Amino acid sequence: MIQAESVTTSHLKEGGVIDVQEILHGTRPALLILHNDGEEDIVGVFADVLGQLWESAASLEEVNMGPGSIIYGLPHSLVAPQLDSWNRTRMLINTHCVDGPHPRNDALTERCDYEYLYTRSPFFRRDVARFLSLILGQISPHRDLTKKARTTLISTTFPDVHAALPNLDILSVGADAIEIRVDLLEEPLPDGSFSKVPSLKYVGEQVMLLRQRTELPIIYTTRCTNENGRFPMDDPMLFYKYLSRAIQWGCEYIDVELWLPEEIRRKLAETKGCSKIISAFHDFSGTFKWTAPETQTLFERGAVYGDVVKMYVLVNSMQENIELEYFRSTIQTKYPHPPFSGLNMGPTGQLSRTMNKIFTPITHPLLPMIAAPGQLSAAEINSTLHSMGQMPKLDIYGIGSFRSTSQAMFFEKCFNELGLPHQFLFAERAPKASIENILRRPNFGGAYINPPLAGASAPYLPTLSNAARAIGQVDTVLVRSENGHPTYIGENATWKGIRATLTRDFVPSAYGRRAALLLASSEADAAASIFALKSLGIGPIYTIGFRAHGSLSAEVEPVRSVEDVKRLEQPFVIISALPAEKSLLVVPLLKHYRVDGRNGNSNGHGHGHGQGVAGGRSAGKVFVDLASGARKADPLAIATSAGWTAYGIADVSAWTTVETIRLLVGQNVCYDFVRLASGRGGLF
Ligand SMILES: O=C1C[C@@](O)(C(=O)O)C[C@@H](O)[C@@H]1O
Repeated sequence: MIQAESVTTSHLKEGGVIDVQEILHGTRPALLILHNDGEEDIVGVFADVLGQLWESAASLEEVNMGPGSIIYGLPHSLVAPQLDSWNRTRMLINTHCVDGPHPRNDALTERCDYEYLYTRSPFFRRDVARFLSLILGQISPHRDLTKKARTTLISTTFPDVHAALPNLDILSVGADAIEIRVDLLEEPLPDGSFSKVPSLKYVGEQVMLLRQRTELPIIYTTRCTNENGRFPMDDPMLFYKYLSRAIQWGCEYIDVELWLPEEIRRKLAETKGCSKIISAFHDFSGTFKWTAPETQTLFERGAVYGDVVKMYVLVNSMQENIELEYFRSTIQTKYPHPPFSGLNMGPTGQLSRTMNKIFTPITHPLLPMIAAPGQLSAAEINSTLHSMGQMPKLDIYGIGSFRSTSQAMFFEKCFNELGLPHQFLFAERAPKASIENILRRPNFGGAYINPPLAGASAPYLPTLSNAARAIGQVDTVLVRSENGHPTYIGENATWKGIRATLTRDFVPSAYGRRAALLLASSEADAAASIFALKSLGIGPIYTIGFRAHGSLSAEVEPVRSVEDVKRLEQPFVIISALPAEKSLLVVPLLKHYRVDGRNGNSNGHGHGHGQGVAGGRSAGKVFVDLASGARKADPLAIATSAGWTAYGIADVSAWTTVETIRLLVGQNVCYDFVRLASGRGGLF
């Protein structure tokens, strides 16, 4: 098992550790997928994303007799009568195609663990991967976010999510999560008016739409009329109905108001699965007192079922900001968990919106309205932090052997969009000592290094993350202040970029104990890939072009001959780290291990029965080509037509850039924004 990181930076919490404890996903989840008649191809997609085989069953008895590792699909028409007497040995997921001919079967969904809503055109395979990864506990956005020193959420106020879609990537820059205000959704009625409470059908489709287009965790909020929302309060069970359905849809967070009866809050906590609860309390009376003894009791009540406790109150005087800060520090000293998000609303409370570090709600000029009085944008918060001396202006460097204007422009764009005071500088990497000299410059605030620096040769980097040490390469340098003196940390972001690419269309457990084939001219070129593959619990890694000797060499074996290739276990993933001029060497392997029965479209349906089996062997799935630069033919196109799900360097470097920006300036910039902003040529 790889303990990936152990680094503290100024953007992480004091003493915090990025311990990406990647789980060895040896076991295959046991699922039963329900589908409408004629829509069984969704079962094939689920199985493909899971890297498992699937079967269509005719009864629950048949399902019970089959091995757990096989994903079973059953049509609604067959399952409904038998479900109540079923022993529920598998996770039960109801699927519904929103643009298909069948009506939704709400009563059936209520008897299932989860409901997956999807559109056939367009179809978003990465949404299936995200949904499954979350509900199976194979990713934990909450765990990742609790490691960040500051987190924000963008609260969307659209009556219809469609209106958000064109600007979503820009709206989301700097946000760590996105809130859907379910109470503000306006479902049009046939008479031209809007329903007071949007139907579950409408809400489900809106959540689906949002998740298809964002990688940010979703916070699902049903704000009540008393707390500046529109959800009526006469029937608390209405909240239960809508919030429990959000759990079934795999929303990462549900916002549960503290006034709701304890019974409802408890039931939600008991059934929340991998979703997290934000316990919410708002007071608009203008008389709330942070110093009152009941205030601590409110926190304690919220903490019983909340993974985050949020207390937002309307204030009129500056004094209340000071009292809130005192409350914040005492309550988090007494109870470090769960994290406390505390704000004063209204213009006077804006200071507290910059002081709060947990899920600060932000707005954006492109949103139709602010969600609450006094809300600020990410840029406004950052500029205020800068003007209060909380965010010094830093020089962030790109250190490389070639000057990339597109990269410099991209960083500048992010800094502008986020209102960060920093500037981006490019430094040519020439003589030996030059990196150390750059580190010693007065406003040095961190750097990425491309091509990376061999870890062992950098004595001026006293701390290396576990990943940088194991990989033997530093591609990012972070600065931390220790007793008033700067100290430097060597990091590696590339492996994260590779891992994020691999898990875009497949869940982590799909890689567990499967074989991989890795081509490179040297071990150094392949090291980040080996680390990423091992973090996913991959089985043997076969190498072509090099032999592994370093700390990552366990279960890494060279392929020596064509005979070896024939004998090899079918690789689930092939990664080529060969340079552009050699990258076509992978083509015969892609063809040899071609994926029978797939149409090669990673977003497509049409997978046949038993898909995933090629001549009794499990089929290869993923190809990643890390080469950049011109070449005679495109291995990605060849791989795709041979049935592989293929990714190129543009994908990997966009994910790596996401990670680099997180590490360097502590801000979240989504993959889609990076791709959008970097244009067709890419950044690297
Ligand atoms: O709870 C909150 C906080 C908020 O009310 C604010 O003050 O920014 C905005 C709401 O959308 C969100 O649900």
